[in-house]
Amino acid sequence: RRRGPLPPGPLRWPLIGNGLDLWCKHPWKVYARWAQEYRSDILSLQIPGATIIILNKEHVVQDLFVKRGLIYSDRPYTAFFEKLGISRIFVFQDYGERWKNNRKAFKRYLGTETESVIRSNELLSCRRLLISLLTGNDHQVDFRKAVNDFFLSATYGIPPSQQDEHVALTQESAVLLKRLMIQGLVFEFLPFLASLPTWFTAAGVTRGVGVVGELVDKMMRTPFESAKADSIQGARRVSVAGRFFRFDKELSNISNDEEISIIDVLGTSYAAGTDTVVALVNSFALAMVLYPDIQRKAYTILNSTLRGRLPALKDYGTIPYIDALVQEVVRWNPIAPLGVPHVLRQDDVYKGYILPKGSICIANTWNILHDEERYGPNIDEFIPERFLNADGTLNETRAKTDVAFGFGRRTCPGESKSLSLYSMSVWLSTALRDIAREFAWILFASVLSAYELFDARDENGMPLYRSKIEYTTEIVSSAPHFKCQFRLRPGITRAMIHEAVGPVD
Ligand code: HEM
Repeated sequence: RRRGPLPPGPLRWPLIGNGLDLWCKHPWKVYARWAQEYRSDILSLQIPGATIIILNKEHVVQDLFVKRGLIYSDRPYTAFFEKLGISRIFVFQDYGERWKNNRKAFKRYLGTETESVIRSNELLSCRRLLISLLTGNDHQVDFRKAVNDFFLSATYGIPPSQQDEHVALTQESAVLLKRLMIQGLVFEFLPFLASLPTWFTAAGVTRGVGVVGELVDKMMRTPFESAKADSIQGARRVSVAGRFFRFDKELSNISNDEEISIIDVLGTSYAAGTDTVVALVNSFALAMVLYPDIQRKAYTILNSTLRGRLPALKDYGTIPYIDALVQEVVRWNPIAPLGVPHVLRQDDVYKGYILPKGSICIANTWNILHDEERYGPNIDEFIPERFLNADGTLNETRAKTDVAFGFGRRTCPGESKSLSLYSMSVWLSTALRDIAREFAWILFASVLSAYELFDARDENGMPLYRSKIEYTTEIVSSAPHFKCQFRLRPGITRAMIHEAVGPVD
């Protein structure tokens, strides 16, 4: 029995409540419209067994996810994920001891100690991407390969020639996981199904449960075992896992629990990092072909600094236009437009509304990143200049895009500080680093300084039009599939690109 109203929201139907409202295209846009219709920055939906709370403005998200983070940091469907055997990926764990230990371990394994390892691999995989773009006929395939290359070589020291097996495993797990996520809703809200014997669930849901657990285990364990075997054989490949073994010198010193912890943490980083970064770089390529004037300007500015050479790590954060470009790619079509849901641990009261325990709370990140008060006019257009002053320096008063990486205690650990702060202290970083943004910076600068992207076509071979572009409606929202031509820039030769994979700083 509630002692107050829920936040406003659309009309609820008997039995199914707002069940039908959940199945819509680009729900982040629908929620933004409702916020205006109901004149409220906080909305609610009800479905059988759950209340969904939507937070449409940053101040509301700060009040709840940040200031009251202690009670707003659980995750939904954790029982189901446990059953699937994938709760080892700590994105899916409730806020508690196990999660805290994993976050700490993440910081330890991917912190300052391994910074130089991660950095050198960032540059190498970007340079290898430039080679694949010379001959490839689908840049999206090459981009995915480059991101996998970065994660597999930086994390486990697996060379490109041995990566295919691991990439196939990851993709297989991702497809199955996506399918089971939807079925997870059924398990969560009709829990009796979870205790039915396997043969009863004719759709094979529970069979899928066993399979995905095994697949995820294989996906996380196989590359780790390969790094371990390398270390035993004395191979000196530079990687996060490799350093871990070298620190501990004798492999027998590593306890079983410790080994499981590092497998899970590195596996989580690989699982959570690849799809998000692939989506980001695809969004970059799309922006470049839809906005050729911006591509031209970015190249001119890059070229005036680099003077015909390819970018190196020392350039990171020294060319404000590229900093602004990264910010705008993150903002324009955020790849996690509704973030990752948080769950409320106990009943709460906010602005006179009752928010019930167990509510699934969603931050409408897309709406926050499309707020003209924060980012200026023409908010749906791709305009890096919104992050710059008239003299081309970074506009420090402009809102940052950190909200794209989540909030409070669950914020994305791959991202830790704003780019402007980073550029002030490039080589003096603290515990966690900004993996996603730095990799994006190097990749965007490398691709733009070596290639012109032009003649973009959709899947039917028709020219792309800005007004027709639609991102996918998924937890990681991606640009549509398209193809375009890549032409070498004046002064950049094939030989130069091949040579560049050798000396990387
Ligand atoms: C463009 C790139 C990325 C974006 C936009 C992004 C965004 C996000 C968001 C929105 C969350 C949820 C935060 C919340 O619950 O409030 C998250 C969580 C997470 N991200 Fe990222 N991410 C990116 C790249 C990465 C990378 C490169 C890694 C790994 C190296 C990573 C690892 C994680 C992990 C482990 C979590 C779970 C944190 C937790 O539940 O405690 N992400 N990310």
